Amino acid sequence: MLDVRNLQKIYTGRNRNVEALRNLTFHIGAGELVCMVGPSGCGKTTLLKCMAGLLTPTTGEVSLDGRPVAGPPPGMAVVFQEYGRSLFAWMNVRDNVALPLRRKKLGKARERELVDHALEVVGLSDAHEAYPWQLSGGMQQRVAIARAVAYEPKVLLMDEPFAAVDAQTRAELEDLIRKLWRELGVTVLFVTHDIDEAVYLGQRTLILSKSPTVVQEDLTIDLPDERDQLHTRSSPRFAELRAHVYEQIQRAKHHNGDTEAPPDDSSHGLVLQHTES
Ligand SMILES: Nc1ncnc2c1ncn2[C@@H]1O[C@H](COP(=O)(O)OP(=O)(O)OP(=O)(O)O)[C@@H](O)[C@H]1O
Repeated sequence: MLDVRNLQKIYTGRNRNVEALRNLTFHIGAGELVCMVGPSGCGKTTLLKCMAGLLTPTTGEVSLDGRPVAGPPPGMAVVFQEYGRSLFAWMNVRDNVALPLRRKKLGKARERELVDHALEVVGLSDAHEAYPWQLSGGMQQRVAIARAVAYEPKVLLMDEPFAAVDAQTRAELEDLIRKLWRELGVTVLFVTHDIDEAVYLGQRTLILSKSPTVVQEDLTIDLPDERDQLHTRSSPRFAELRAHVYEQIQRAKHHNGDTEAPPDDSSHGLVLQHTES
């Protein structure tokens, strides 16, 4: 489905070059929900932009269903952290959600159907005539998610989409993403700073090293498929996985593509599964 092979990105400037990504290789299968965490500034946004065809890698390749990504591929949608900047203040909710569909030239009736469905699944049917500035932060992020859903993507890339919302809204939006993933069968790569979120949401967690960045660990999240905020987060396995990811991130702060990984003493007898790439 989605393959990242030996991806390197060097930003070249007049006075200095920044090697944001060193050598990233991983695979995401169709219908998977994969989370990605790493130290601040390790290149998560750079990676997502390369995957979305918004930035050209220096070397290496991203491919979707075997085809190299050389520009924004059809069938891929991206949700960014800054919902305030991705919604147009002068357009109501319905028009904001419908905007990317204009390119598809589907006809008015089909467009209306997709927008209505997307607003319904994110719980915003009643707010379709409101303007973004009349909505809370959590509602605005729901509009951004509805816009991605209406587009009917095969792949959804999410770049810290809940970083700016409060904890309660965040928990609701996490459950919304799991619901959409299960109902729509979409493939999701979800970038987050939040260790609990990285464990709660996905089937796998990719842990990145600091910059120049490599994949430090590809961890299988072996929590039951049925998850809820109360029981899953208070389960012993959740606590074990959370502690492991936390320790790996501490380790990642000292490890990058230039250094040998420091000894890994973080599993403390835990049984962990890793995904081969
Ligand atoms: N346009 C740019 N020009 C030069 N350097 C850049 C540019 N964009 C990002 N960088 C550098 O690349 C590195 C990775 O940045 P990036 O924003 O991808 O990291 P991130 O993991 O998403 O950060 P954060 O965790 O803070 O959101 C950083 O050192 C950053 O300064």
